[in-house]
Amino acid sequence: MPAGLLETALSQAYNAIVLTDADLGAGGCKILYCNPAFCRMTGYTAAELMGQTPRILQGPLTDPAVLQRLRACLASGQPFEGRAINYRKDGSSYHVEWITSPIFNDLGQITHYISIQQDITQLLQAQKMQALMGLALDAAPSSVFITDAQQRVMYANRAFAALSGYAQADILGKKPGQLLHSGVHDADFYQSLQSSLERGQTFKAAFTNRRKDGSLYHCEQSVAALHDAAGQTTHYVSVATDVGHFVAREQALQNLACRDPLTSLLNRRAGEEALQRCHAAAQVSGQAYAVIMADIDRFKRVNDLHGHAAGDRIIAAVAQQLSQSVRSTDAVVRWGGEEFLIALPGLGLPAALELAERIRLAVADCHDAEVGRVTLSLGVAAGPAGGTEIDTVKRADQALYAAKQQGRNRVVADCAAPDGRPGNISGPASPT
Ligand SMILES: Nc1nc2c(ncn2[C@@H]2O[C@H](COP(=O)(O)OP(=O)(O)OP(=O)(O)O)[C@@H](O)[C@H]2O)c(=O)[nH]1
Repeated sequence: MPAGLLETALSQAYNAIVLTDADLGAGGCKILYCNPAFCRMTGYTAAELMGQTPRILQGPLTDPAVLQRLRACLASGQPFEGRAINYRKDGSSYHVEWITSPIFNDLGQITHYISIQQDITQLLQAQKMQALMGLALDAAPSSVFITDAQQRVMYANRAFAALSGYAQADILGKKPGQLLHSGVHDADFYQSLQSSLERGQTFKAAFTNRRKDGSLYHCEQSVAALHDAAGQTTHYVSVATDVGHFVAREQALQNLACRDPLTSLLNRRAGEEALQRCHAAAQVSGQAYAVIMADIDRFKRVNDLHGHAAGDRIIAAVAQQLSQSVRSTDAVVRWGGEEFLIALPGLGLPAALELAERIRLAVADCHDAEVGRVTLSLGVAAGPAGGTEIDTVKRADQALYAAKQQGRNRVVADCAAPDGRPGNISGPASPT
């Protein structure tokens, strides 16, 4: 090794280095050498430190337990590694982390100690700030998660766990897009999310996400990309606010506007809209659709004999029977007092007649403890058949009228006869 290289290296080392003798007596070890980094850290000049003990750096906040462990280690010839608070020449404190190693002579006696030290004040402050940020994010009511550039979760706060049901451990390293995917949003939604992020803009939208338990939740969510100095995306941060209560209130209001309060079926106005949609879809697809009009037979007698409340109970029971008999895509409407309309997208006349007959039998099978049995008359018509949805309803209504005329408790089909007269194709049922 070139002469003087070791001293040059020590004097230029980034870490503070101090060499002492091995006098562990009351006076303490004396400083024999310290490098410029040590002087910068302590605020003393090398001349001021020579012959001093490192104890001059200790003060009121220096942990005595650490010093005791240091002395025990050094006395036993073991290296020491620890952290403590020391004081500069100007009295200001700093956090120091150091390793002190004993130096042995040929006889195995400790002659010196060399200590390599680092001021870790800023590091500890950064760690403290990081812990504070974590606490603050956990205390925030909004759900927050942060991903890396590959969209794998690196952090999620407590509100995220509460909202989504995924604890940090469940989601760390995973892609939230896959976990939270609800299937509610279409490709355009994700495309605009992607292009917003690529343009460096924050994407804000009402998201419907899926919880760990499979249920859906609604939130106002923003997703922003974070960039490094070179403009490369390093992370994504997502902040979401639970808006489930607003959505529930909106749905409740919508239900109030669309649903009949006694039966919870669609009311007349919402039913007319459903019918229009059904008719328009059939015109586009070229498929048929069918309409069933159903009316409770001799219902006035129920009211007269048992009172209005019993009549209401019968209407609600028939409504429930109708709802249970149809597909989720069908619309069951309380068309009038004891009159119901069912719109059946994609269903031709034969299938609608079969359904109407099943409904007739199911209602006739029901028994109310007070009123006993009631029956239904049903008229069935198929659309679009060139007309409007109002024409289809009219034809179903005429078929219903025919069912009443023919003795009630029966299904009559509108055969769309060229002369416009409805035809009866259902088997005769026992009249009421
Ligand atoms: N309890 C109750 N009765 C209702 C309601 N809406 C209409 N009604 C009654 O339903 C009865 C319908 O009677 P009508 O139209 O004469 O017909 P019906 O007695 O059922 O005889 P058909 O239809 O010819 O078999 C009337 O007495 C109405 O007051 C309601 O919401 N609750």
